[in-house]
Amino acid sequence: METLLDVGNVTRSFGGLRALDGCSFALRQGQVTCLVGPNGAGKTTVFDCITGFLKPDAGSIRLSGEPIAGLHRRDIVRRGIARSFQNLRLFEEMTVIDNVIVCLADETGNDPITAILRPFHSQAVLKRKTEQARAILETVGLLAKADHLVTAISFGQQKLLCIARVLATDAELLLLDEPTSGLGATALDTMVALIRRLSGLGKTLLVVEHNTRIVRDIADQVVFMHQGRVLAAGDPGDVLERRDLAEIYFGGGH
Ligand SMILES: Nc1ncnc2c1ncn2[C@@H]1O[C@H](COP(=O)(O)OP(=O)(O)OP(=O)(O)O)[C@@H](O)[C@H]1O
Repeated sequence: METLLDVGNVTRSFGGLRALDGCSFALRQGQVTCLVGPNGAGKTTVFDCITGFLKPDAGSIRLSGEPIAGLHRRDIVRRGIARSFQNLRLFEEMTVIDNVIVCLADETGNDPITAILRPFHSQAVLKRKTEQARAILETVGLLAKADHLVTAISFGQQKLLCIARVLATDAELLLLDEPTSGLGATALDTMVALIRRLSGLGKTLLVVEHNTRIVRDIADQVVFMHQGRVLAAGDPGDVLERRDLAEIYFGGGH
């Protein structure tokens, strides 16, 4: 399988602290990779560097061979990488479907001036976007909640909505930061099934996940990080069986 994303020797410091210290791993197209490691290992910093929220001090990040490190986050989304956040970052005062519509890839001619000069065109664009958003909500199982306010749906449903927003960008590579954290048993099963379904649809996923049972359930590959470095990457069974890594992981606060 082809490499979609290649992170090579990335270093990123905050003052004297090396959050990433020569971090390297690769993601294969269509696979689910779980990024695991104790608190402070550097997982969120990896997400920030891949998605343009932070610029690496050194090293390379390549998407299908093209360097992307240091590009503006908007350009990175356009190239096909989208992320969800630990703190959900939803527009709470808006409806579920509007939260998806605002994330759909923008079409030219949908600005306010065009809306005045070409109202029928703008109406057609909105209709198309509504249809696209409904299809995405159906994929994540939230279509019945389309017209509810975000504050009126459950926490589990809000987490599914975050995935819907990531899908709305039409990205090929999805970075999900703890998509299952805080979920009850039913919502958790729904999320796991959704992640599997997205992988089945050909998406490539990088998922920060703390629950090793879920990691075994969803991962094709596990990347284990500690102190800004990748200590192991490979088959989930092999990586999760390693006692030295388990000691680091569970000794590290989990
Ligand atoms: N903006 C920042 N300023 C200073 N230090 C930071 C900043 N962001 C992260 N760090 C530090 O960098 C290290 C890596 O943090 P990071 O959040 O990437 O780890 P993590 O693996 O995502 O941890 P967690 O599982 O707790 O979310 C930590 O020591 C953290 O305190």
